[in-house]
Amino acid sequence: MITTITLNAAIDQVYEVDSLAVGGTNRVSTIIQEAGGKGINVAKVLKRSGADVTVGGFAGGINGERIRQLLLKKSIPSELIQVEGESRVCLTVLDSKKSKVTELLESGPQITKQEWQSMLNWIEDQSQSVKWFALSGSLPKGLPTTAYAELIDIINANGAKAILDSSGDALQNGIKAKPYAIKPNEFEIATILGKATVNETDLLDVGKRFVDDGVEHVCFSLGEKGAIFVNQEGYFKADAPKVEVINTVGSGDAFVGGLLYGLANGEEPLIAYKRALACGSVNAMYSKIGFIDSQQVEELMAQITIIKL
Ligand SMILES: Nc1ncnc2c1ncn2[C@@H]1O[C@H](COP(=O)(O)OP(=O)(O)OP(=O)(O)O)[C@@H](O)[C@H]1O
Ligand SMILES: O=P(O)(O)OC[C@@]1(O)O[C@H](CO)[C@@H](O)[C@@H]1O
Repeated sequence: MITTITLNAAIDQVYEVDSLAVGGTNRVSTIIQEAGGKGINVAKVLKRSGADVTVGGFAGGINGERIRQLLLKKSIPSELIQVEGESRVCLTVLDSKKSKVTELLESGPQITKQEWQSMLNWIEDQSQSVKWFALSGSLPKGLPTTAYAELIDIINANGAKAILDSSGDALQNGIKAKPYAIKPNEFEIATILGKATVNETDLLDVGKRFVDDGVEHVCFSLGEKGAIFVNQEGYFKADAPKVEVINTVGSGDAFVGGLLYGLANGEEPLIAYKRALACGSVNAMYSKIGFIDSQQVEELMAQITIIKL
């Protein structure tokens, strides 16, 4: 059993337009509406991989109700804590002609101290029986930047394992609590290091530092360039498989879903890493966010070579 946490759940709306005219009138040719936010996307990928997964986090208002309905439609059990505020809508606009993706992300509800306490109590309860957690996405207003660190402390104390995928101070503070794995992208790691960009040496150095500090798997996702992995055995690198890209939004979440599926099912780390890459790349082949086809994942896994650096 795996639980994914989305503190800032969303209705993910994808609009496909022929050619996006900023400042003009745009007719939408295709609409996709799904439950989203990073942890929910991880759950969708896990569900499609055949895992037993539950969704946790916060949801409120009419949008919160819709998120619950959309999860129900996918037969994904949710235990989202009801909050006073309104959950957000995140809009992705796909420009078919230019193959460009534009994202408009609302900031989400304000979480009260009481609501946060309910989450801490719920995690304490869950991590008595669930052994694997994904903690993903931005923090809604009202939560301290130590929010993920607090959750990881509870999960670790109960002998469970957490994979953290966030950004900024929430990620930096979360890492200090020693999650089992992390998945920053280049931009997220550059922000932590206070640099505009990062090169391979930066990634290897900071990855080694995180592993020495107690993170078991440091997974840097590098978009179409693939990924770099650092663990106690050393440094590993793999190119992403070449695919026909439609929408890369959610590829990071699919990567986390693949990684979590592999590790939770006892796969060797290098196999789980291949699964993570393949899930990320399959997600990029579809308009839907957080979508994979298991057979395509297996096919892409067979094409991936991981080299030890
Ligand atoms: N253009 C692409 N072609 C092939 N594979 C891709 C492409 N973009 C992403 N991927 C796959 O998805 C994985 C994760 O992508 P990426 O590093 O962009 O995640 P991310 O920045 O966290 O994404 P998001 O925040 O939108 O979910 C990559 O490691 C790769 O395997
Ligand atoms: O604001 P966050 O939580 O960082 O990101 C939210 C989001 O862009 O991430 C997912 C794609 O990774 C989408 O489902 C969602 O809209």
